[in-house]
Amino acid sequence: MKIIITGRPGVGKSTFFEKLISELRESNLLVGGIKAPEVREHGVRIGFKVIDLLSGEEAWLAKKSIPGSVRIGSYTVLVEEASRIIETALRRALGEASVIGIDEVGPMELKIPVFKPLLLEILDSGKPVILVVHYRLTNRDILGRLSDAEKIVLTMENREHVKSSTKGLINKVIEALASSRS
Ligand SMILES: Nc1nc2c(ncn2[C@@H]2O[C@H](COP(=O)(O)OP(=O)(O)OP(=O)(O)O)[C@@H](O)[C@H]2O)c(=O)[nH]1
Repeated sequence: MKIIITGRPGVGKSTFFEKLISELRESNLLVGGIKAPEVREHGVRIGFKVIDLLSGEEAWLAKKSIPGSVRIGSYTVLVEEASRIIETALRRALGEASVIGIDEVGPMELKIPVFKPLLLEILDSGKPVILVVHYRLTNRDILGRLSDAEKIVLTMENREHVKSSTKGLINKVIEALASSRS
């Protein structure tokens, strides 16, 4: 059972991801993985953190206007610091979680060497997965494993409706878990 959420920048993917994760937890499911929220200072985005969904531990994923060789747009990706959290979080999720969430499968995360192999392992694990996927993702290894996924393309027009009808998605995850345990 794979659910992918995609759509244009700023359309509401992370907000929807957060809603699904909290509803899964309300159904007493253990959700592991990572999310990478933006960090703003005085209203201006200065970077992104990466957070372990199980432990809450966090690290900088990328920061604006700092020196560094690994860059995405105006952001420097802090590979060393982010790798530690990402590896720990995804390995723990593989070992302990019922459901694995990743927000997002995007260019910054893909600059982290450990990210892609762990993502592929997760996609092959058979565990229910909820992914926010960058709308320009072209990586064939990853896309090849998403052909059977339930794909939700958020738009400004449908996002309110999609977010109000999460019950069906939650039930599908619960059914997938039940059948994988029987
Ligand atoms: N009115 C309204 N605003 C929303 C909704 N979902 C998200 N927003 C707002 O839209 C802005 C962007 O939301 P995000 O969830 O960060 O959007 P995103 O697609 O993850 O953005 P990127 O990760 O930058 O691509 C935030 O200010 C949200 O509060 C919604 O359903 N309705």
